[in-house]
Amino acid sequence: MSDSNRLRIAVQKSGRLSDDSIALLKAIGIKLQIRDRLLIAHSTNQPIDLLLVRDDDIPGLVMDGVVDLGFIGENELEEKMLERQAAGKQHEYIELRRLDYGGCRLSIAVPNEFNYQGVQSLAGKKVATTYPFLLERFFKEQNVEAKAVMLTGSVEVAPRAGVADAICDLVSTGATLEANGLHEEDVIFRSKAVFIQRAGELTEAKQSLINKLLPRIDGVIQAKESKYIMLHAPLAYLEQVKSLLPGSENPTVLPLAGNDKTVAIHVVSPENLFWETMEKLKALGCSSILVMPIEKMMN
Ligand SMILES: Nc1ncnc2c1ncn2[C@@H]1O[C@H](COP(=O)(O)OP(=O)(O)OP(=O)(O)O)[C@@H](O)[C@H]1O
Ligand SMILES: O=P(O)(O)OC[C@H]1O[C@H](OP(=O)(O)OP(=O)(O)O)[C@H](O)[C@@H]1O
Ligand SMILES: [Mg+2]
Repeated sequence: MSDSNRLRIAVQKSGRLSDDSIALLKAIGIKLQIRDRLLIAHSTNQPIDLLLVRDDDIPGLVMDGVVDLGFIGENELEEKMLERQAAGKQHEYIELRRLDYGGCRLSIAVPNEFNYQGVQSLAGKKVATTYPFLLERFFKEQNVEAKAVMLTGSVEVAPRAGVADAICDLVSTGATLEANGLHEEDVIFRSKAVFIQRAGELTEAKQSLINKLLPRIDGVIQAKESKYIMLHAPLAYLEQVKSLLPGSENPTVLPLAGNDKTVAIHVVSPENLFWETMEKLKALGCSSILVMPIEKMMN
């Protein structure tokens, strides 16, 4: 039974965003029991229910207020926003956080034999896509008279099937394009996953739960980007060593028992330590250089 006091979050059931979204919810302390074929999952330690759906449905569920929150790719969100705006439907939402996964770009790609000389080469051509509104907006901005042909899947086979001259699809590594004899020409939209909230007021209890979860999300993202670095450094080179360590204005410097020429340095670095830097530290006489992942942080 659905309970209106429980926060409802829409998550992609199975696909590119599912694992990272669920891992993020777990990392911020929400215990979940997800069973395979079920559309809904209840948290066992928070008043939260997950709705596991196709990603296409998530923007609409948030914009219609059926769920309070959702994890969605910006490409899908912006497309649905434009579609609903054109249809005069509700299309408002609040973006809470841009996340660090689901990175991809929506690009125009053409068959390798296509003589592409810029977007104008598409004039009078058909372009297959799952994102007709984003593509039409791009055509309009670029002043190109081309036709977007809507396909819900297998867009990359459209040119070979004679359905279209070019495509506009999501690209990450480019392997799918390459496997289909296509190559990327113009990026029309860059996307990442976002965490969104429905427009309008929520009950105080729901809003205060969201306000408690957001700093935890920030903490998880920040922790993922940071490293805890420990090393032994010769006291004589302390300043040079510090200048090599990213974000180490105020590192913790500790004496080593029975050794007055060497100190231990501990620092939380906002970025990874590259092998090149580690080699430079070693050349300065540093030893026992450890780079460790951080699970959570709160500043
Ligand atoms: N190759 C990729 N790398 C990273 N992120 C991607 C990639 N492809 C897609 N995404 C992001 O993940 C979202 C979901 O992609 P996916 O391929 O799982 O969708 P789908 O096939 O439409 O799934 P569904 O069955 O839920 O409709 C995309 O809208 C995009 O934001
Ligand atoms: O540039 P690449 O790294 O090859 O990634 C791009 C592909 O990834 C996505 O599909 P996905 O693999 O998620 O499968 P889908 O066709 O079921 O959506 C997207 O729709 C592209 O087809
Ligand atoms: Mg989909």
